[in-house]
Amino acid sequence: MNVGLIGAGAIANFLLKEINLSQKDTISVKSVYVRNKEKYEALESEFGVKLYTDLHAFLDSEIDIVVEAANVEAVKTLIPECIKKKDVVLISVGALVDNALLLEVEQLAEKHNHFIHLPSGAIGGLDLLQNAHALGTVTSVSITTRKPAHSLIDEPLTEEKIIFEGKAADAIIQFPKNINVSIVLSLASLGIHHTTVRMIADPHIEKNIHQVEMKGEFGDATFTIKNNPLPSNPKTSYLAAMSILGTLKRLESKIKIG
Ligand SMILES: NC(=O)C1=CN([C@@H]2O[C@H](COP(=O)(O)OP(=O)(O)OC[C@H]3O[C@@H](n4cnc5c(N)ncnc54)[C@H](OP(=O)(O)O)[C@@H]3O)[C@@H](O)[C@H]2O)C=CC1
Ligand SMILES: O=C([O-])CC(=O)C(=O)O
Repeated sequence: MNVGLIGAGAIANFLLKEINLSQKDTISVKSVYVRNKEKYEALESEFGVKLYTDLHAFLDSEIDIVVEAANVEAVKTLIPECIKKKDVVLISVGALVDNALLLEVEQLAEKHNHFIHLPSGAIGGLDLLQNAHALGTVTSVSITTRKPAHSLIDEPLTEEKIIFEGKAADAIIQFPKNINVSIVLSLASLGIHHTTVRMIADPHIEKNIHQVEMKGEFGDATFTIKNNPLPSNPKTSYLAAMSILGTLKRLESKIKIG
């Protein structure tokens, strides 16, 4: 499977290193779409990829699937065009809080017979949640996210501070780089207006901690993860980057789990 990456930051570099330098399997990153070719030109020799600034040339290059590892704005502006030509994997899932965009990409995927894959990112439990919601009987979903204070706000803190309490629909607008996980949770079950989010800036921690609580006819479940951050971008959890690799590997596997 030949991959085309959008973005060349922390997650993209993890994927380039793990796929092109370490993996011994059939996945390979061939093309990278960037805004500024000069800034990223070293990637071509380091990882054997070709950089593109023209989206159509990127989509027509030797790739089978597009992986977005950029930001919510890039999803809005680039993915409708990508889905006409390729399957896509999105990590800036927060962009899909915009219902018009969600409908547009869903309809384009249908029309052009492509798939949109949303990795579970920095959380887990989405298999359980989707099964529990198969009859539409999940009644509440909430996520409490606790991150190092400097990842969330500029103000210096000596004690933890609740910086957001409300619904996923509003959380992602205020924190587009920090709470994409709430949107994948919403899409898996109750939607953006019924998924509750609490965000805490904590000056005493180094990990990105997410606690998800789900209730319904199935019973109730709690999922907690204490994520190690990606050193090159501590706002982003290591697992979020790994979850893209996991998604690509599962696409290739003949045995589908979950
Ligand atoms: N679902 C989840 O659980 C998680 C999702 N995320 C999402 O992943 C995104 C990427 O994370 P990370 O790699 O750590 O972020 P970085 O800030 O390290 O990298 C972002 C990269 O995207 C590039 N970029 C931005 N806009 C565009 C564009 N329009 N076209 C091409 N490239 C673009 C930037 O390039 P430039 O130098 O030009 O700015 C940069 O190379 C985050 O913004 C967040 O939305 C993150 C963590 C968890
Ligand atoms: O990486 C994380 O822990 C979560 C995150 O930033 C996001 O969901 O946007």
